[in-house]
Amino acid sequence: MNDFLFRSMSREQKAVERARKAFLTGRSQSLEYRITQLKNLLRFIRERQKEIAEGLKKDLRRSECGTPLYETLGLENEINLAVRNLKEWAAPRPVSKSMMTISDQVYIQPEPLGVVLVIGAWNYPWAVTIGPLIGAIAAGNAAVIKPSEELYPVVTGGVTETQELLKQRFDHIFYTGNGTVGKIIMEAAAKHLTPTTLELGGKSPCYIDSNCDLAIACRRVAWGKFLNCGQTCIAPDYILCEPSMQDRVIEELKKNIKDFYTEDPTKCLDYGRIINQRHFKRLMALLEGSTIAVGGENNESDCYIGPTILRDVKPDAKVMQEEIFGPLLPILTVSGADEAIKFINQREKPLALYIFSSDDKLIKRMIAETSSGGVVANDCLMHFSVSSLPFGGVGNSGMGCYHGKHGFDNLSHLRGCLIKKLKMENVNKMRYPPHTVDKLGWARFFILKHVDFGSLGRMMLLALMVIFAAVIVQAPNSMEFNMALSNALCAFTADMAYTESKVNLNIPLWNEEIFPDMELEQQILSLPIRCIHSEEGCRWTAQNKLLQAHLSVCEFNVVSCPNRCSVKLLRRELPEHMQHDCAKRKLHCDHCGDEFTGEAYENHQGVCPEESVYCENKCGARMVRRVLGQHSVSECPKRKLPCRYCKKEFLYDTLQPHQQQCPRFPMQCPNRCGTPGITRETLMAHVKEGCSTAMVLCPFREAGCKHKCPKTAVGRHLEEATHTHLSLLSGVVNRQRLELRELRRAVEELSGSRDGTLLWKLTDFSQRLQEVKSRTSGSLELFSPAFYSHNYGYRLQVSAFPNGNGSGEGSHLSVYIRVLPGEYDGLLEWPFPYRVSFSLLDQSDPALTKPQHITETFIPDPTWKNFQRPRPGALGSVRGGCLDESMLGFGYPKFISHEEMKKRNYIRDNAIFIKATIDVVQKILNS
Ligand SMILES: NC(=O)c1ccc[n+]([C@@H]2O[C@H](COP(=O)([O-])OP(=O)(O)OC[C@H]3O[C@@H](n4cnc5c(N)ncnc54)[C@H](O)[C@@H]3O)[C@@H](O)[C@H]2O)c1
Ligand SMILES: CC(C)=CCC/C(C)=C/CC/C(C)=C/C=O
Repeated sequence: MNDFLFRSMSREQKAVERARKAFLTGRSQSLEYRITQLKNLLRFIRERQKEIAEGLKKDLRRSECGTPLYETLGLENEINLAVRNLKEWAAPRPVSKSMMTISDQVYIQPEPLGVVLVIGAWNYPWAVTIGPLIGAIAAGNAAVIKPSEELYPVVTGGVTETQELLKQRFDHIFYTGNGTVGKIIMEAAAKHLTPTTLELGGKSPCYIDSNCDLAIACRRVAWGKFLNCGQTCIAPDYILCEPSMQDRVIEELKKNIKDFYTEDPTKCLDYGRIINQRHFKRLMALLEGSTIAVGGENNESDCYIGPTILRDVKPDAKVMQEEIFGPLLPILTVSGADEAIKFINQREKPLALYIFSSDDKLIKRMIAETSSGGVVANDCLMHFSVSSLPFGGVGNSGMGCYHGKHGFDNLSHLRGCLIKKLKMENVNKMRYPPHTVDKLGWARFFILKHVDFGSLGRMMLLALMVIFAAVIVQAPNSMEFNMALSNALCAFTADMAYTESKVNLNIPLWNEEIFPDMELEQQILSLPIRCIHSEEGCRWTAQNKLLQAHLSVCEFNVVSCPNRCSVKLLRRELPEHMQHDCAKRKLHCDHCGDEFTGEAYENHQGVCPEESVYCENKCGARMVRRVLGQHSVSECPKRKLPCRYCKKEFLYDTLQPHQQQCPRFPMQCPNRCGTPGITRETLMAHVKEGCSTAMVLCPFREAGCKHKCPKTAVGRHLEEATHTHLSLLSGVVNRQRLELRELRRAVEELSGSRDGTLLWKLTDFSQRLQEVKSRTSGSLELFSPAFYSHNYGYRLQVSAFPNGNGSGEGSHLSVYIRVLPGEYDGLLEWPFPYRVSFSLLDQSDPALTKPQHITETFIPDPTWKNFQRPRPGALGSVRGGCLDESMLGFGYPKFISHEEMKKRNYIRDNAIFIKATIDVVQKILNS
């Protein structure tokens, strides 16, 4: 590939191209290489255990033990299994031969496919991504991995990137996720005829039979359903049971939910959360139309849905239309196992089927009469953890499988191999024209008779010899033919050498009887033959009867490892195997010198206390693993330590520089005031405000005290200067009173009218009247706001006595006007010269009746003291209550009687309106 072409490729194309290039170098084919890669993967998983668990805690609120228990321990087991058995899995697999192929090599050779694409899902992201990867590596493939974007959005990208990836050519696609995307994957795979494994989901039924221990059954169902908050591909989706059992099933499930997740699962570390709000909403919508028997609590902002059981659910309910994939458990009632089987078979084939029953016959019947990816009786989920079982779906729940050798086989091409010699034409003649009945007879024998090497006994050998003797008689007596037949016979004899099973006497022959012929037997046993392993390179030739003895030493014969490690191999490979590979071999660790079996040694590797290793903190130090722990905690310059002041973690060699700036570092006040607990970050504030030696101003500084002293001396100053402070404060009070008066005046000025008219509303009239009437003495004078006769004119004020005064006291409303000191008095003519009118307004509705206001007008008496120019400051004395004659108003003590006021609407809504008008045109000439 030229460099330019590579650079112009998309990220996805590059990844696939790199993997393919690596695959084509052939290095992934060597078993040693595969084992090293698997061991590296194992080390990675072990080393990153903590981060893996932390990630899932964030995403699914998985408890810390949940991830190792349900994901990574299984992966470790899968890797160990592959490492232990790889040689056997990858070896040629001899298959049964027919008489036609008796002297050929017939076997299956697993071979790598090429580049495998693994697409994972988010619910068990490690199990469903690394699990298939283990199979891919073991089978000698290169692989491109695409984990779910729910977990690693930045690193891997989402749908667009996956689809770009899918455009590339792969040799196998291993997809885990929902069926809708599964179809997209298959469509993309079809373009390149890429074989595809689809690990999908579905609604996995759970039948609880009336004949079973309900307490145990419900405990296992509750575990399998609510684990990972129900987001498990093989979680029981719904329960089928008889109507009479439903209440007990609910009670038992409820009990177990409480035992597992406490009364309040929101606080329980072992209870997870829904992956996101989209799925939260989807699940809440599924509840529609169903009856909640237990749970149902939820909180959208926390993606929380409590363990929930639904009762009497109907087959057409919303919750029964799709895979639930959440903590909702519907119960549907059926009349018994027959109806349950019918119910299951009417629906798509599920990924798992769970049957709880004590009746083995019923279990076997249900298995026989239904179909599902996997089936478990009397438990949930546990088939996933059995590496010898294939894990995968069927029909709508997927295709293909993995785990253990099944993953290896799924990601290998199982190549059929037949290796013949360009010899034995006399035997082969039967298939060449011209065809005859005789030849057909022989063909029938050779083709239809399969040789079961494992169960052939001496009797069979003898019988076959008889047949072959007949062939020899009929066939041309050539040396080649004799040799071929002899060798064919040797195959049987050799096989007998390691046959352990019982002799199978069911030998199919023509109708003729078999008579032992000792002489013929001797002849056959004396035939010269080659070793049955001549093809593989054994040069031995001798009489047939010596074959057994030879095979017991033949370098090419297949033997079982004497250590009983279960591996079978050529005798000549035995020393190498026993020295380097055998799981049960004895060997010594180079570092500690201890003796191990091969299997135990693999586990010992990487943990041997005497092995010399580099410090994991990358400080560069090297030491025996035994002292590594001590070094990491107390010597390593790159170890992490918390700062004793701010508690944040630092590398040991950056801790000191940090402490020179740490905001929580303890400091002393530069004034040496001795205050404890001052830190670098609080020092400035302390010196400015908190320090007892700092100079401060007297708290009465606002009142005018100028005293300044150390903070500690303030108390004494306050005691000594009480008089000074009091007189300063009384000055403040006086100043403020004057200011207040000024302000009030200014407000009145601004709010009063300046056109010679005052319209004054007196509210709460009846209360005010009542109040004065109930008094034994005194009267109540109310004052209007000040107003002006005209712009820059006389400043005036009206007052009213609701209960009258003077001659009107107790019977009348009295009204007066008063001239107040004004701003423009110096410019005006004196005495006050204008005609004044008072009106009490009739508040009747003018649309119904003509208002009859009460009006009185007078011309000011020029001799009246208050009509002379007022003295400045006169107002105060009036309001204060000491009558100053110059401030006496002029008006009507009997303006209107209380009786008269009731006759019309003078009082309305408990208020009266008094109007005063100054007739500036009608000026009274001062004579
Ligand atoms: N059989 C199993 O082993 C197994 C395991 C886990 C989950 N599941 C099933 O998976 C489902 C839940 O997972 P999910 O599908 O929500 O997971 P998901 O959303 O993580 O999708 C799965 C994968 O498909 C990819 N993808 C999504 N849309 C795509 C598109 N349009 N084109 C190409 N790729 C696309 C995603 O990037 C992801 O890697 C359930 O049905 C569950 O039963 C099955
Ligand atoms: C190891 C134990 C006790 C059980 C494993 C069962 C389990 C959690 C299976 C889930 C497997 C899985 C990847 C499901 C996919 O959704």
